[in-house]
Amino acid sequence: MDSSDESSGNIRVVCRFRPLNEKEKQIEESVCVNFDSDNKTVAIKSEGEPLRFSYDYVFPPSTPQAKIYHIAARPIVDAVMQGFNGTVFAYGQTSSGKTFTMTGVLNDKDLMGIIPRMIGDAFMKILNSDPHLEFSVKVGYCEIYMEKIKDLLEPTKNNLKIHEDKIRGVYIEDLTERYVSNEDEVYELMNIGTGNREVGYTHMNAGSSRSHSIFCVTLSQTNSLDCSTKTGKLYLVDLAGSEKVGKTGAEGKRLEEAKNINKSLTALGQVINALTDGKSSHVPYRDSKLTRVLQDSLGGNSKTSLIITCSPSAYNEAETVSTLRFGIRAKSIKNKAKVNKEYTVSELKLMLAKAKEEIHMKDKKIEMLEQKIGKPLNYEEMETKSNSKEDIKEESDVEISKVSALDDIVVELEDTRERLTKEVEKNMKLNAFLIENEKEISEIRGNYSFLLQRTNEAADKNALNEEIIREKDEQIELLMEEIEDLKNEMKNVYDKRFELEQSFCDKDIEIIQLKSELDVLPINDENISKSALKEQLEEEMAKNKDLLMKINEFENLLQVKASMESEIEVHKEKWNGDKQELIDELQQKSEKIIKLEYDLDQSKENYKKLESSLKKELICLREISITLGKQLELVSTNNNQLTKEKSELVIEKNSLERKLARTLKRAKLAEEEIKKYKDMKNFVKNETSRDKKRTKTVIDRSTDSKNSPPKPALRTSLNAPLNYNIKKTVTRRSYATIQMLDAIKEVDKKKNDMSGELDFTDIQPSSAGREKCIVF
Ligand SMILES: Nc1ncnc2c1ncn2[C@@H]1O[C@H](COP(=O)(O)OP(=O)(O)OP(=O)(O)O)[C@@H](O)[C@H]1O
Repeated sequence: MDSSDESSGNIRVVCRFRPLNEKEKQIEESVCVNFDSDNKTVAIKSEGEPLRFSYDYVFPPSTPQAKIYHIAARPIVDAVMQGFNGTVFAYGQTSSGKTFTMTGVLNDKDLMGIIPRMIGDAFMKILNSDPHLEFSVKVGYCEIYMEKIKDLLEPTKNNLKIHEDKIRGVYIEDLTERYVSNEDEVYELMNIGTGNREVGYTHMNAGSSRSHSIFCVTLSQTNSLDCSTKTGKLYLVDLAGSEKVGKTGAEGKRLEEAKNINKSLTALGQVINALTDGKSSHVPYRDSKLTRVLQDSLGGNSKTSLIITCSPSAYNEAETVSTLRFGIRAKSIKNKAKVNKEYTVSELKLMLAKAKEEIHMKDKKIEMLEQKIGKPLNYEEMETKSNSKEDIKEESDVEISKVSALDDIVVELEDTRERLTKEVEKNMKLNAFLIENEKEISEIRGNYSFLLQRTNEAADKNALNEEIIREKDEQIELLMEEIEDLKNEMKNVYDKRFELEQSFCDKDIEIIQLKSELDVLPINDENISKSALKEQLEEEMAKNKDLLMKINEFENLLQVKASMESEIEVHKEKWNGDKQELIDELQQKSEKIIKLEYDLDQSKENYKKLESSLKKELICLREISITLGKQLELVSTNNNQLTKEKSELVIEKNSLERKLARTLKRAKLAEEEIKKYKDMKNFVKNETSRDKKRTKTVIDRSTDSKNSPPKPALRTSLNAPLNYNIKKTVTRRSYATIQMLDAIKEVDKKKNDMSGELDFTDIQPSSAGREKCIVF
């Protein structure tokens, strides 16, 4: 592969601050950040030393959209045009400006965000590219909402699955992808998708994204000259914002969404931790849909830019610091991107030839190594050879015993290897168990932080409830006081009414008395006193009328007070009911807290147990790995020894084979000699019998001369007594034959006695015999 087809490097991280919004201006206008002139560092004002964070670029609030695009996203478009995968994603607190940065205002030259600018740039590059390059562009748009992937171009598909294969990497199965030929078509699809997104009102952002959105652009190019193709995939991700529910005022559905958002962002943080802490062997990509989709973008085959968005307001300082820390961690993620290329026939042929050459080289190397180690011994051959001669058999036996000893070692080594394999398997199982445990631990950690968050939330709510109860109590107290006042007032009114009634009665009696007095008065004074009395009576009656009115007034007042009292009673009852409800809720909450605390303790205990068992297993694993290492060393030493012995044996075997060949040659020669001697023996036998016949004739003839003295007997090697008379008839040839027969006998004897190494070169007709041969 061409070196320009591969590129490894860190994720590019830039940081953008938006201007203060209206709410922040109202709450606290102060800004908590300072920007360094190097455009790379931002400092958060704090009481002590300011906290400083450095990135590839830091954009202050006044930065226009175009600059953000040029620095953060344009290089990614270039890479995608070359066939690399690319990702740009925005991360930050809710309302920090992620959607503004990623999408902005479509069709507005100044305010449009990264996605429309990237699309515009890509089409511009396509138009200006070489004429032999043919491009196709398709787009897909989806969101991850409540852990489900919804197709934003076909929203009925709302639970898409994620798959992975060698060619496509990680991808969303069945995601609608539409071919597009210009920016306007893309904007249209963006508008359709954005219309199908989950967006809602929160106290922090009227148009808050409640899901993570992913805009996918696939850009394929075919070279019409050599038919090669390249495909670059671009992921443009607008993450949902992390939020403090206390600040956003999330309740009900919004609260559920916030929990899901925070959970998946925690999973994202854990993936980044695992990628950057340098000690995690497992990256928990599968813990959430978001991290699974972004698997290639984080630590994989992609060129990635991360834009962290922040608020400069002191009111959001804690969230800003948390976002800045996230960016710092993400900065050390290393990706390894490669061009997604399909090879031409000639390129494939070249690669095939190279591969073949490599295989050939490897075969040669294997052959050489085999020769070095030695090929397996051919026992059958050895046996047939050893059958012929016992001594060779003995040698073979020795060799076979050596081989069987080696075989034993081999068996032993095989056993050790098997054992080691089992150990390795066990090790792997333990590793898998460890990974599983780590997962469980991270889950427990997640649960733990979730429980903590829940506890804090419950505590906050409790404090709020207590405050409400206190307020209600105060109100009830006030009302009680009011009731008491009213009661006193009522008592006064009753007293007064009683007094009035009393005086009314008195007056009535007075009137009756006056009337009776009037009736009994003398006639002459009648006119004066009657009129005076009438006046008095009228006066009294008027007074009574006043009193009656007052009594009515009091009665009305009493009625009003009574209704007020009953109203107060109703309120009191209602408040008491509310109070009881609050107390019940409080009771439930505290029970829940106790349960949560209990669960938390259980989780902590489980975690501790797991940690200690893991530690033990780790120690055990370390010991096993040390033992394995030692055993491996032993095995390799044994193997070396075996190889050495094997090669020695091969050398020995070769020399033995040579010796055997030599010996067989000699044996053949000896057999030929023996045959020759046997022939000679027969010949000598025939000669001897002929000699005997001739001797008999001579003796027969000599017995005729009875006067001649007896001759001493001559003993031949055949033990035939020969007369001196026949001395002259024994020829030189026949004597040599006798010598030869002696030699044959000796050979026969030697053959029978033979136990050591047989060397037939020793068996020759005795030269001594020849020397002793009497010449007549
Ligand atoms: N750099 C900026 N300049 C001017 N206005 C901005 C900037 N960034 C954000 N805004 C405004 O702030 C508001 C919130 O921004 P936006 O919706 O992009 O936030 P967000 O991070 O996507 O929030 P959420 O996570 O809740 O979806 C919007 O009205 C947006 O126009």
